[in-house]
Amino acid sequence: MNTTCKENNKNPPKALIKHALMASFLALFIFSISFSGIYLQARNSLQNIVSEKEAMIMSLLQNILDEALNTTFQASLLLEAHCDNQTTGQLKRMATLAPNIRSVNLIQDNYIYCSSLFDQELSKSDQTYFEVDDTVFIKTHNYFNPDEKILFISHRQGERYAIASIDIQYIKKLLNTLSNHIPLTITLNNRQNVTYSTGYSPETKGTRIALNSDNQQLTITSVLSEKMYLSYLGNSFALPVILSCIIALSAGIMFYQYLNRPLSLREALYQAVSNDDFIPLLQPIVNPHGDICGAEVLLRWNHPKQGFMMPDQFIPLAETTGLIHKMTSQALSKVKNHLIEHQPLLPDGFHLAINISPEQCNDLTFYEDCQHFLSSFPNGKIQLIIELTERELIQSTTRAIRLFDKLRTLGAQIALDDFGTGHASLSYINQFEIDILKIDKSFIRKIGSLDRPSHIVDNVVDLAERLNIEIVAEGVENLTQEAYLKQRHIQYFQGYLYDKPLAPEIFIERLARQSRKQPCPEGQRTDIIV
Ligand SMILES: Nc1nc2c(ncn2[C@@H]2O[C@H](COP(=O)(O)O[C@H]3[C@@H](O)[C@H](n4cnc5c(=O)[nH]c(N)nc54)O[C@@H]3COP(=O)(O)O)[C@@H](O)[C@H]2O)c(=O)[nH]1
Repeated sequence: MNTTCKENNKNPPKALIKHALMASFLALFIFSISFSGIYLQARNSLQNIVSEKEAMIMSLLQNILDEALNTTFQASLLLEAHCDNQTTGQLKRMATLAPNIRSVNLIQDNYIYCSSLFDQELSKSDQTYFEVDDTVFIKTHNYFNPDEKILFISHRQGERYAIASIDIQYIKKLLNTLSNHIPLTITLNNRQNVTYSTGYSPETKGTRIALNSDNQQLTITSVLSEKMYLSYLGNSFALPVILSCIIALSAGIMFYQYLNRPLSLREALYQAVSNDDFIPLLQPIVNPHGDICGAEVLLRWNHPKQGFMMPDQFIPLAETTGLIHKMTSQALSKVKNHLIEHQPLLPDGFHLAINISPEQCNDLTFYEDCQHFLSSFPNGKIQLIIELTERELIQSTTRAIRLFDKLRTLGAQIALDDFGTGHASLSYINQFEIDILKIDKSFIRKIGSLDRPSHIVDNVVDLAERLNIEIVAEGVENLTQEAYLKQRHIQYFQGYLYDKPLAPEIFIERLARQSRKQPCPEGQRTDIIV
């Protein structure tokens, strides 16, 4: 017991690790929920900002285009006139008055013949050759400025055109100023689909936000990538992210503290049952030759903080809370799993004794548990023994008698535990059909002593013989006791002389050793596990 407790204190108990994991999971869960909310909010916010910027740029561009269209319309009125000083003067005036226009030109047969940039009529040459593409289009014009792209707006009248040019540098500056690092593309929706973008390559993947002008001449597009969303989140939503981190962490810590709060024994017991924290130890029952022919199931509570706890510390509470039903059921199931795996090691008719409390005598689900247990083994492999303790008064109700009858039909036997310690020993024998008497260790301890040595043992043996009831002597601790009991032809022995209650794995090892017919070395007859 002590050894096991010490080991438990050395390592962080499993429960603490489990609680830490649960608390971390909660913190992570809260953080992911709140972070997702913040992230969605950041996405919406960035998308709104981009839409607003697009609308603003669209409106400014539309103004520039309207102004240029208006200018070309006015210039088209000069298309019939000669390109003389008066015409060029008017063209210059138009270009000067419209702030975004750089030049106004008149074109016939794809040649510029009159321009606000020159005073006289221009003759046809390579430099004056100009093909009009659409109403709005971009071109590199080798005559005016060979290195720069220029946005042109045209107005057609018959075979002639009036065109106005807008420096694209101006639009670029406008975009750079307004977009504020949000990459934007302006597309002219003519057949060439000329694209002008700022800051990113058009194939960037992400959310596409596009705005078309009313006359479908322009589209402004922005593609927002995941990286942009995250950097916007980092810049504009850092505080909410930090706060959600703090909240999640605090919730995790609080939950951890709640899980590790000092529990009342009752709360701890409820938790232990739901965590299945009970370990059924098996104490060997031997025959007069010292061979293991059975075992008694004795529960230990593997308490997360206090280590192994003995039955007297929790069985009474388990009885008053009713948890004893579930605990017995869990114990039977665990023992079944251990024994089933090592069936060949079990001698036929292996005695498996399980303690039940008085309240379980009215519980028919206990019958179902026993039925399930026995059905897992071949017929006759296990002799199930139900131990009724004499310490508490068992009511001989019809329900209890029905339960015992049903158990007996399964082949189970009824043993009277702690025989002689209570007040009802004889009346129990009278009321219930008892198959086995367990002589209490307090009487066995007296064997060989001077103080009323073994009279009670002798009387119990006589009584059992007369009633044809088998006897288990419990609490056999030394060879004097064993020799005396053997002399009295007692059938079964249980006590520290043979082994203490053992962890099921160790009990199986003992059985394996016995099946190899290797008797236990003298010094190893008992084990530290209780
Ligand atoms: N309803 C349930 N009651 C249960 C269950 N498991 C245990 N119990 C009850 O607790 C009582 C005490 O059990 P435990 O502390 O495990 O003590 C047992 C043995 O360890 C001890 N023993 C066995 N041999 C010796 C020995 O040589 N010397 C010595 N000093 N003690 C010894 O005796 C107890 C065995 O008890 P018994 O049942 O009377 O055979 C226990 O009595 C149960 O009533 C449970 O699952 N349900």
